[in-house]
Parts: sequence; structure tokens; C-alpha cells
Amino acid sequence: MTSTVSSPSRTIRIGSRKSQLALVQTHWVQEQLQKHYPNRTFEVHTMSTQGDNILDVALSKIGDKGLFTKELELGMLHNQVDFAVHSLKDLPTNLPEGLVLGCVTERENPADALVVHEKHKDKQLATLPPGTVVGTSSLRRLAQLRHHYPHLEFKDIRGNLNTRLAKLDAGEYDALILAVAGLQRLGMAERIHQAIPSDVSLHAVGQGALGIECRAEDAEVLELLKALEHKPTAQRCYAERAFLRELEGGCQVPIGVQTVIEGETLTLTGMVASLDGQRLIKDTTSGAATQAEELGIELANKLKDQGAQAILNEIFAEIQR
Ligand SMILES: NCc1[nH]cc(CCC(=O)O)c1CC(=O)O
Repeated sequence: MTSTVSSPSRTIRIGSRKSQLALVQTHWVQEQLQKHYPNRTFEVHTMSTQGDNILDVALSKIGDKGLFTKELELGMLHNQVDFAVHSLKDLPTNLPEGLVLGCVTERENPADALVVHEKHKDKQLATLPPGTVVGTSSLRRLAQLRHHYPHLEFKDIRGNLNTRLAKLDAGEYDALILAVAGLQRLGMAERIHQAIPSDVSLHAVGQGALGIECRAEDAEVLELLKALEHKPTAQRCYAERAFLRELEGGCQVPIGVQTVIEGETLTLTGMVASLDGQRLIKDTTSGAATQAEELGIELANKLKDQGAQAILNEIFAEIQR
């Protein structure tokens, strides 16, 4: 029997991590694409990444930037999947040869959230008592909170969101710092006790947005992905990623950002802090949103002139020890 379909369109295979957050995000992308292209088929293929498997080592000590992305990238390069959905914050600023950031989706609230144990439910970040044990695995959150609240104690935490919340509720920690966006996407917004203001903690580069990575040569996929692109978010994230790319060395470092677009103007604020929180260098730059990457590079150089490079060099040496 011969097929009556004259030119069947290719099935698009979406690569995803298996974590609950990754799957929620990937299924959202699949659903949006399906709405835009009802006659096409989009399949989800899941893979475990190194970051999902190594759970007993502090993230900052692993020092491999592609921790949550490498297996998915190999999948694309080996033609097993056509694109991969990432939390943009987990996607390294330099991608492997042959792959590109094909699409940035509309960002959710990029702020960090304070989540507290029951016994602190009448407290805010500023009123937590001395010795409160705060769980975080992010050097950025650690350094900024130490800077503002040196009386708090910090303890590393790993595992997925549910594991972390269970450890909090079991009393292993008094409070956690998590991304607002992750809690919202998992339907756990009620656990957000306080959105941390940006004068206390600048968020991570790309936080709250999804980044879709695909093969640079795959014109068809790049065209399909345009349906999900959110230009203001993309411009903000390009500025943030250029800032980070210009500053970072080989590992996770305490770098935070904030971006705003008003009219045609993009304003980028960035900070670099020492791990003990004692030194914190922060500055701002503004310019045309169409020049996002140049603004990121400009701000990185501004901070380097103010001593950021010395802080980063100390941190790279510290982490390698
Ligand atoms: N690597 C952890 C990670 N990657 C993305 C998110 C949340 C969603 C986002 O920031 O887009 C989280 C959890 C967290 O930081 O609390």
C-alpha cells in the first residue's frame, strides 16, 4: 500500500532532563509548539545528566559548567534529539561547536525566594535570629546573604525541590533560598515566604527563563522555535550572559544580575562578591536594548576595573583546593 501523505513532515524530538521541574518546562514547550503547529508531531525524550546523578558533592566543587546539559548536547550532536529545553540559568555561556541558543522564552519572576520552616513563619529575611541555618548550594546566594546578614549560618543543600523542602520541614535547615520561578512552575508558590528584594540579592544570569538549544544548521527547527521567542527576555538574557561570559573562569562563582527594559533602553546591574560576603562590587550600565551583548561586556569591564577580577581569582584558587 502506498502512503497518501505526499510530504510527511519530520517528527521533532525534544530532549529533556528527567527532573520534575525539567519535565514541567519541557511539556510546556511541547504544548506551546503543538498549539502553533497542530499538524506536526513533537516527542519528548528524557536523559539523565551528570548533575542529576552526582548528589553528594557541593555544586560549587564540581566545577563543570555543563553539568546539567552535556548529555542533552551530545544527544543533539549525535542526532538523537533535535533540541533541548533548559532552565537558561543552567546553560553555560559558551556552547559546544555546532549548537546555538535557538530561543529564549518569556521570563517568570527571576527573583530568589525565602522559604522557611514553620517555626520561623512570623519572620522575614531581615528578622531571622542569629544562628538561623539557611540552606543553599549557590555561591551567589551565599555571598550576598552573608554580606547583608552576617549573623546567619549557611549549609549546603542538594537534591530536587521536593527533597530540599522535605529536609527543611524535617528541621535539618531553618530556611532555604530557592528560585521563585521553580516553585511557581511546580505549583508550590504557597511555599514562597518572601521574594527577596534585589537590593539584598541579585538573581542568577538567565534565572526564570527557558533556553532552547538546537543544532546551528537546523534551519527548520530554528524557524519553528521562533514561535516561542520573547524578544525583551532574550535581550535581557543576552546582556546577562555576555556579562557572565566576560567574567567567569572555570566554575560557579558569586555573580548576580538584574535587567530592566524601558522603551528601547536596557539597564543591566551586576555584582561580584567574595565568598565571605565582605567585598561586594556592584554597578549599572544602560544603553540600546539592541546592543545587549555589548552592554554586558561593558559592565563586566567596569566591575573588573573596580576589583572584581581579584575576587574571582581568589575564588578560582579556593575552589580548586
Ligand atoms: N540548578 C537549579 C535550578 N535551575 C533552575 C531553577 C529554577 C528555575 C529557574 O531559575 O529558571 C533551579 C532551582 C533553584 O535555583 O531554586
